[in-house]
Amino acid sequence: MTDENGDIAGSSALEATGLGRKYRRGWALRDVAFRLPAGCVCALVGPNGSGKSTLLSLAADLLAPTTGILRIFGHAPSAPEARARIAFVAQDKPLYPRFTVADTLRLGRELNPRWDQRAAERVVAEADVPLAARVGSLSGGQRTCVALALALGKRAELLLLDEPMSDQDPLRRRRMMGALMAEAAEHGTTVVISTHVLAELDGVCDHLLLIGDGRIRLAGESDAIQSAHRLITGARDGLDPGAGGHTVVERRTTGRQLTALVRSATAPVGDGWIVREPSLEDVLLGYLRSPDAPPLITAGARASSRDVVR
Ligand SMILES: Nc1ncnc2c1ncn2[C@@H]1O[C@H](COP(=O)(O)OP(=O)(O)OP(=O)(O)O)[C@@H](O)[C@H]1O
Repeated sequence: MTDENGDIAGSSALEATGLGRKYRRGWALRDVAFRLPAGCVCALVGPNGSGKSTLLSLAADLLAPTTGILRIFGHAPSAPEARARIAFVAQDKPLYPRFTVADTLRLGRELNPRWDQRAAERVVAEADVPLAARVGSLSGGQRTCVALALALGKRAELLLLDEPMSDQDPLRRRRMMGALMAEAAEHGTTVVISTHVLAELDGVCDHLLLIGDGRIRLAGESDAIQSAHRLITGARDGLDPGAGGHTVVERRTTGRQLTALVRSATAPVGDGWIVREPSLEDVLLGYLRSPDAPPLITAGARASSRDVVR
């Protein structure tokens, strides 16, 4: 079924138009517009204080927008149709400290009609968290695993995860990410995961959302974003990385050598450059180091303009 724009109805898990949120001290998000297709695993990246948690809290209906619209599978975040389909793991992971892990999962089962005990138990087993332990006696990383188990047990269609791996040791981080991605692939779950660990994104996230200072800077398919850039290196003197009319996202010099991240699917015009495709981490670091570089939103990540509200 398609709507008047020819979009497949319900194919966006998340869509924002003109979205803004102002706190007492100022805007945390401004003019945010993007769409995230259902079934994607999306990394939400940005410097501290850039608005990631605010965006996730808006999607989880813990905050109301100051401007604009956010839709979860076509519904307002407060609508029962949206609330039933999302699970949110917040940074502070609120859980009942007196409950055992088993009690916590039992509560999850009672509150969620689609509860998947096997998926929830798999997460706590993966993390070696004993079911009989009280939540209050667990380490921060173990509590995170219980919060993730609750989110996966809910069998939500959209998982919103706010830095879920930040307190996991490197081995457990890999195991938990693996378990999470396996669950998402098996059930077609859409995942939005905020993180500062850029090195772990390659091959894990098929979509990317980079926020800077409350605005979208990159949005779209990771492959498309990566292949739209080139990392070029050459002698510092006499070469201009923007000579071919390309947007230069970032340039750095080391001794006599110049390295630049340019937005181009082809090499810059001119001899003397070594050109290679950057990793996703190279691209993200380039944008993080250059807050004034122009934003890039791929065609697939553009919100439909009919809903724009300012
Ligand atoms: N409850 C609040 N009251 C006032 N200002 C807030 C509140 N929550 C967030 N902010 C401000 O909004 C901005 C965005 O904060 P947010 O927590 O969304 O950023 P973030 O990208 O998640 O940061 P981090 O990576 O540090 O978790 C910051 O300037 C922050 O100080």
